Amino acid sequence: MLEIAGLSHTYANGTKALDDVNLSIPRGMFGLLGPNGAGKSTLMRTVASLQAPTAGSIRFGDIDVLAEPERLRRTLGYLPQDFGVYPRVSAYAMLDQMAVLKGITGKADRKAVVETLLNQTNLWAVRDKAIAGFSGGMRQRFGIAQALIGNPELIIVDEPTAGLDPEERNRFLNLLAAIGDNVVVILSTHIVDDVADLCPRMAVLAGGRLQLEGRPADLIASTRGRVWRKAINHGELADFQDQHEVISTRLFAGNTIVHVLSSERPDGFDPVEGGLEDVYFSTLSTLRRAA
Ligand SMILES: Nc1ncnc2c1ncn2[C@@H]1O[C@H](COP(=O)(O)OP(=O)(O)OP(=O)(O)O)[C@@H](O)[C@H]1O
Repeated sequence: MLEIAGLSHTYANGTKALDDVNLSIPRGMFGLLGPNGAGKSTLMRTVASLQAPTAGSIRFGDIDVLAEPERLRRTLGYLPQDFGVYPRVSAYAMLDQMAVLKGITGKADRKAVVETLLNQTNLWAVRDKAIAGFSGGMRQRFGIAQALIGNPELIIVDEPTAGLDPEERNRFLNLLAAIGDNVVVILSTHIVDDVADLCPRMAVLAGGRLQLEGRPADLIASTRGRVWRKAINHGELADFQDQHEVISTRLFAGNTIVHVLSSERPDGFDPVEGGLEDVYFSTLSTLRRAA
């Protein structure tokens, strides 16, 4: 169990990226959803002990993460949003090197770990190729391979599917799903479908604050009977936004489909079986109106 209590962080330039975040994350896949600038990466880096918060505490099992970062790092697998530099060395050599850094010093042990991970992430065929030449999807799978070295009990993946094509995204999500229920996996993302597809528990972070937390199915149930849709001309949108609580708009076959939140059926609207997108966008829209 990961326990985050009263976590706040203000950067040197005065940006308050986290504002009193309290969160308990059990074993299994946990989705942390939020728009750009919500504070997700700040939270992930702080939990990964890569930066210190202004206030608050983090515990993972019996580890006090802020006081004992080395203990945490021994059991952490982290896939950052961006590695920055991709080396010209082969995937095999790089994983081997990283396994040494994780303390797997026996040659035979390391060979077994590296080969298993390359197979598991479907990179065996390209193991001798330089990572610098990998596609986005291959890089992310390599990212998971390195995060899994040493059987971590806490795995953090920060916006892993951004920029992947649908086939690679699917492959990647299947890889995450196979990690298992015995470890805590935090998937930070702004892609609602990633959470809907994978996570039995989730939270929404926006403006540095936790806005919502629970099981996707329960959160979806809470909007039941309150989401309505209508196809309109794009020119009518401003009027609709004045008259209704519009939670999302999307284009379909050239029409604009609006979803609105209302306890009663508005004139000319059809009911929608709400989904996680409606939950997420209604949370963000409520916040925007309050701002
Ligand atoms: N090193 C920094 N110095 C100052 N402000 C920062 C720094 N890093 C992040 N921020 C600011 O803190 C806020 C939260 O950023 P963060 O990267 O944690 O959000 P995010 O949810 O991960 O967003 P994104 O999806 O865009 O990565 C933003 O306003 C961002 O501009």
